[in-house]
Amino acid sequence: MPPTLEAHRRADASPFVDLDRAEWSALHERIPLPLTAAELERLRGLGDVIDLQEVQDVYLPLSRLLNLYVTATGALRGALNDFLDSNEYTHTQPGTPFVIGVAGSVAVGKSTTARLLQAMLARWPEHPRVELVTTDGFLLPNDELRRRGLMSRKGFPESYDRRALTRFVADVKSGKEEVTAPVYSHLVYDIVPDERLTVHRPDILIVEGLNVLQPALPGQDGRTRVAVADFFDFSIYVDARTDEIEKWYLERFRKLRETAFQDPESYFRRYAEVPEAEALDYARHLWRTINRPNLVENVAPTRGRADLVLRKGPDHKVQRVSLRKL
Ligand SMILES: Nc1ncnc2c1ncn2[C@@H]1O[C@H](COP(=O)(O)OP(=O)(O)O)[C@@H](O)[C@H]1O
Ligand SMILES: CC(C)(COP(=O)(O)O)[C@@H](O)C(=O)NCCC(=O)O
Repeated sequence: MPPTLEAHRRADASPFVDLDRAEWSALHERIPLPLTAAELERLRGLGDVIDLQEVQDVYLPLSRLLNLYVTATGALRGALNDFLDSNEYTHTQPGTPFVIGVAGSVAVGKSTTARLLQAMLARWPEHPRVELVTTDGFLLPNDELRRRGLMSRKGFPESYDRRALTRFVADVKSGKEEVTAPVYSHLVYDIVPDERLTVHRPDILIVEGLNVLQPALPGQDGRTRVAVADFFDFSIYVDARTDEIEKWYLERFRKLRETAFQDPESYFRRYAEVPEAEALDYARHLWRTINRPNLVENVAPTRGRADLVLRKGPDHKVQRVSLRKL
């Protein structure tokens, strides 16, 4: 069979459209760019080391795609309201925030992707108010993790208050005026007591975290429950080879050792003081005993549930994009 026909047949057999980097980035040419070159440059001011070419080639088409989904959802809501308005017993519903989930391994670049999307999406006139919540706020406090013997399972599904996380997103999707979430500090490696983050009915809410695509576990009564992903309007999985992600994890640990770990309040203060090789051995230990097993057992198996998969190669460059067919 000629190679193109074979490729078409393979594409037909999958619920995803697979695009390589060149095919995906070609899409940016037709996009009415809502960003000036100066604004694009300012996005670098977020403190993330991200290549401007990468922003243009990969994240700009992604922000346009999301913009299409948000506006199409608005149109669907209009149709729903026409339907609800068609008799005297029902009434129209105001819109709720469009919720985007961002999943993937520790250190794959979820936070960077989510912050970048937040900044880019806020520049589209249809949805200027974009808020971002990370699921680490819903980790159980360290005291509780210790009580349950879960201190070396941080990031595993059972280390979160999943009910509170699902309730939070359900409240946002119910159209509540004001919804609050707890806050986690990477510095002290624990939940910050008495601090809350408040979300005021944004146009878009981005929910970023390792386990956001996990299906719900059955409750103690054996009944199925709803999960946070049941309230997503769109979801993204950031993917890369496990060996590559380990390198990024170690590299981040090395950089943090020279910066945040120097803070006397840092949970990892000790690793700013020991020789670099010893600190990196400890980081490797954390990766191999916590983050890699969690990736393999819990996070990677949820990839097929996403609407879009960004597959990164070396240096965080996106090589392939898979988009769920409609
Ligand atoms: N697109 C990117 N280009 C370059 N570096 C990146 C990119 N995305 C993430 N990184 C770097 O990789 C590391 C992990 O990214 P981060 O967003 O903190 O991951 P996560 O939130 O998944 O743990 C960080 O050091 C970050 O600066
Ligand atoms: C806080 C995390 C569980 C990530 O949580 P998330 O924001 O994805 O909910 C993770 O960054 C972490 O701290 N893992 C524990 C092992 C380690 O220190 O790397």
